[in-house]
Amino acid sequence: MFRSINVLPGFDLWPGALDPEAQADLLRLVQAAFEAAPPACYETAYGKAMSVAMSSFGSLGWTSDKAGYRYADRHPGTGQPWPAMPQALLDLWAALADPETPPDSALINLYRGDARMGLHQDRDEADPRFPVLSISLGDTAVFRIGGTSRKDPTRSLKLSSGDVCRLSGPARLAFHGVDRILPGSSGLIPGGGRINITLRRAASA
Ligand SMILES: O=C(O)CCC(=O)C(=O)O
Ligand SMILES: [Fe+2]
Repeated sequence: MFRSINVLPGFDLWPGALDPEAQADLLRLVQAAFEAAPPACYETAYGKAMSVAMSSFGSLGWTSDKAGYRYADRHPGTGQPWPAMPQALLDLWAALADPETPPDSALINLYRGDARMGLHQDRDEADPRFPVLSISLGDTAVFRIGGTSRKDPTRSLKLSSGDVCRLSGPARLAFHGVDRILPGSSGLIPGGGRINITLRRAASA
């Protein structure tokens, strides 16, 4: 499980880190989270709704509205705390990201149809010394990653169900995004599509 490929300095990929059984277990946890904390396509400060629907596990969840991006301790629709962080995600983070400081946020991204995510940096966390650990489930994504300047050259790679990747060190603030999802590339998610979970330490430790 713990064999990685160093794709770029600070960007590591563990292909197939989660076996089919672990993927199905995680999908069930996500489905339960979606019941309690329904995924929503948030609006951005630019007034446009994102094509990716989002929810979260953990004490903090990433949200967005006209006022901008932020971490919130409650689901904006239900007003309830986010579903608890599953033990399997805590264990994965301890093994591949940081054995000492647990993650306090797991953003769940749901890509259906032609949902995509534009090139961006993850910079709403208090301390970028903690990595971002990303898990892919369901249909394959065409993922793009470049450098810390928007103008830097980018490369693209496919992320398949069960793959885990990590942005840390020199790649922690690298621009990245998802160009598209390859429909029908996995049978894991009923109705198709892709789920991505990003584990983070959002508050300072
Ligand atoms: O879906 C992905 O693979 C990337 C998600 C992402 O970049 C994010 O949630 O910040
Ligand atoms: Fe990101």
